[in-house]
Amino acid sequence: MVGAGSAGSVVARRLVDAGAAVTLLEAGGEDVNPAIHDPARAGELWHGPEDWDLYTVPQEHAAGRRLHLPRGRVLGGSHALNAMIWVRGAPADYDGWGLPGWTWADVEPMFARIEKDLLEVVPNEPLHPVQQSIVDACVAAGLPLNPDCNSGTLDGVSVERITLRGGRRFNTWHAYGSPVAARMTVHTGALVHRLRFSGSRVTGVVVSLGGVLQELSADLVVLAAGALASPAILLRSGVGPADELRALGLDVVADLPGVGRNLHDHLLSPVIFSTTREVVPAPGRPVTQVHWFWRSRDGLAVPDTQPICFSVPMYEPWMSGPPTGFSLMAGMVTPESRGSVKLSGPSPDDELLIDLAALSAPADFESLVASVQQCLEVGRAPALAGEWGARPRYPAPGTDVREYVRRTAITYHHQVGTCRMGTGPDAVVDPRLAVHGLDGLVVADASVLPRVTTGNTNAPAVLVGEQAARFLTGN
Ligand SMILES: Cc1cc2nc3c(=O)[nH]c(=O)nc-3n(C[C@H](O)[C@H](O)[C@H](O)COP(=O)(O)OP(=O)(O)OC[C@H]3O[C@@H](n4cnc5c(N)ncnc54)[C@H](O)[C@@H]3O)c2cc1C
Repeated sequence: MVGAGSAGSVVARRLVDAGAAVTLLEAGGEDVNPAIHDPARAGELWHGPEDWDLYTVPQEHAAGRRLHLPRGRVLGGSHALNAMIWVRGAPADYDGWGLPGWTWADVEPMFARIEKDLLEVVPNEPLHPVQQSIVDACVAAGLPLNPDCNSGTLDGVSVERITLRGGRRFNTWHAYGSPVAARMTVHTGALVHRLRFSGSRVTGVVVSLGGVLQELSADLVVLAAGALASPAILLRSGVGPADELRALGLDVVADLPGVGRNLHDHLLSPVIFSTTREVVPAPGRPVTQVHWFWRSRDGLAVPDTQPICFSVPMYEPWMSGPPTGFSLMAGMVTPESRGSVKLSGPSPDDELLIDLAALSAPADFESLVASVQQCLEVGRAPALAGEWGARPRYPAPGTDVREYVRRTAITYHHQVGTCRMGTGPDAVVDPRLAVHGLDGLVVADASVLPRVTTGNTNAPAVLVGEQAARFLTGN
């Protein structure tokens, strides 16, 4: 097992339960940082030792900026850094993939089981008073109140569902991996460089363990290193677009043109309000508790926007303002833009070239612009403008919103698609998650999603973990 993140922890647990001898290799360390466990402190983890701290290449359609992409480098992976929000997605997402075993009818009962089995998914309550006012403002602006966005209907404003237990973060490492850690071999500080092969059969990995390069053997390798690292490991191993690999001096083991392609992500743009009434922080509570889904135009199969609401001003480094306030982060969740993950060289030390192609598709841009405008409108509702004295600080009145969106779009942290599941020429894994053309290799993480779901991607990543385990164990 490569990677102890959202999906990897699940696969490892299920394989241990099935009696397999599992070695779990995690590049990061133990999850000892208190900020991981305190839901109010997740923001402190960015740029720290538990963050891979990746950046995109300059984004042409987002004012040429390099976007920070935090990713978890610790037991628990990105589920140790994330906001813990649990969104299954829309039935049309899964049905739209057109893959056997992955329709909504297939996955809906699996989600229901996951949420009650080892993991715990609970409403993000009690609401901070400003979050309750945001709900009221949304309703006043004409949005329906949706009691549960995981019911199959996303539209409307909802209290988030989160993975929390006893007031502490409860991620898949805590729920699945840690309880059986003594029954497997867990290596932290284990950076996997590449796969080993005998012909087209994968026989193990080359891994740096405590700084020493070693070769480990395995009957089966499961890559669960996430949407940015899993394709990178494949490419370094000679699995990917043949011309691209040869140009880097790598021997081609399997010509799979889809590896590292089809990268896509959701995007946010901050809409930040100052208030005349102080927004007093609630210690121990998440700073985001409410989100909403909305269709910015007619004819869409699913909502194209999902703003997420914070009880703090989410200033970018170049912004300034009072320390209290709130943010309605406008969000675009139906990206048409497609980018890529490429190597700049054959070593894990060589920088990854990550191109989200952010806002390159006009529809993505229009959705995010519409979402910013709607967030501004919600902020004008009496529940916020009246009760809290809310005034937009970013974008300030008179700002060209279209230009603002290009200048401020940031990741929603939902990268997927780089080891796309399917059967066509660009597919990397088949619908049972086995890599095309190779034996003994499975990819089980968010990279396999052929098209991102409508909403946050942790729940789909956990689903991928459970599906992989089911395919491998037959249970
Ligand atoms: C800041 C942030 C906030 C987010 N908020 C939410 C949210 O609230 N709700 C939601 O649904 N989604 C959220 N997401 C997204 C969600 O967390 C991810 O989609 C999900 O965790 C992906 O799971 P994964 O198993 O694919 O990868 P990960 O959980 O990232 O796991 C990959 C693991 O592999 C390890 N690894 C990588 N390379 C190597 C290597 N070479 N050798 C060994 N190990 C390696 C990593 O260290 C990591 O532990 C957020 C993400 C971030 C970063």
